[in-house]
Amino acid sequence: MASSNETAQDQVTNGQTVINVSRLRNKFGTQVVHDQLDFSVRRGEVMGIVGGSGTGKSVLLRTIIGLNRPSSGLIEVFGKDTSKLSVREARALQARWGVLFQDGALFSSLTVAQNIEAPIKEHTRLSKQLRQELIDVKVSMVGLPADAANKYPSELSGGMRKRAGLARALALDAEIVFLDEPTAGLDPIGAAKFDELILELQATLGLTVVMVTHDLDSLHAICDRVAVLLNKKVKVGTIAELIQEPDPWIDEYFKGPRGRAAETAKTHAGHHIGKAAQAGTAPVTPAPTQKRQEHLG
Ligand SMILES: Nc1ncnc2c1ncn2[C@@H]1O[C@H](COP(=O)(O)OP(=O)(O)OP(=O)(O)O)[C@@H](O)[C@H]1O
Repeated sequence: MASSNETAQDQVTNGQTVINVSRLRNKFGTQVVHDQLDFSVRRGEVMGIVGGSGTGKSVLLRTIIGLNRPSSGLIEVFGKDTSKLSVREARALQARWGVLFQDGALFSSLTVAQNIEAPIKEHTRLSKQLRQELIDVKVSMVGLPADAANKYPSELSGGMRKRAGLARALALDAEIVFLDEPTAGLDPIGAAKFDELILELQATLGLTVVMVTHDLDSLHAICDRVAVLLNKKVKVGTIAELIQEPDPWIDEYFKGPRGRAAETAKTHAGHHIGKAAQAGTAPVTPAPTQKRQEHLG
């Protein structure tokens, strides 16, 4: 029988699974946060992660990217068992993903350009001039004005800081981006614009996006599937599938007043994104997937 490693590798080759989490257990002292949790993410999808406070959303992200060592279980990214990597292999894998955490996303003592340059310097031997060119591309890609590059994080608005953090997360042409509450602290318009940016980048670059969020509008506007952390495990599906689940938390979350309002607003989000593309302000994108068209209304 093929090892689980080979199986995941085959799936990646087939364009299927880029992250595979099996039988994950996370325990802090006597507190069990995840118990025999299974979770997988497909290439090119936007996966939302939701759940009540303390259900382990951030711990799940941190475990996948190797910042938290699980008590037991298997984590495979791009078909590689992350617990069995040499230092060199781990660094090579890390260069294939980017992370935007809610806080601490940027070094406050560095300019935006220096923040973006940090991972490029760490992982490549590009010349100063090429690094500068890459920085310029990334700044423009996330919709920041060119002069933002020389500013310090404290000189930017919250929305601009998120964009700068995203530019740094994508500095190395990441294939997966992990976002921890990316729209937290943004006003509704700023949050919708950030969602739009994520969707544009996902479509243009073929990014896989894994996003912890409490923002129901974001879930409806950009997520292909949603993972709900419940009772130390996870339920994954489209929102339409999840609301069929006989679970009181899911019911309250998606069918409560805020959930219903977000569902109504999704038509607006689609209109907004469609307009950006029509006006030529969005990057050239491949045809959206069927699922995404459904999201766009
Ligand atoms: N390093 C750690 N040591 C001990 N306990 C931890 C550690 N990291 C997380 N926890 C605990 O694990 C649980 C899950 O934490 P986590 O931050 O993942 O929750 P969350 O679902 O992201 O919550 P929120 O929505 O409130 O941010 C919490 O009870 C937290 O206190």
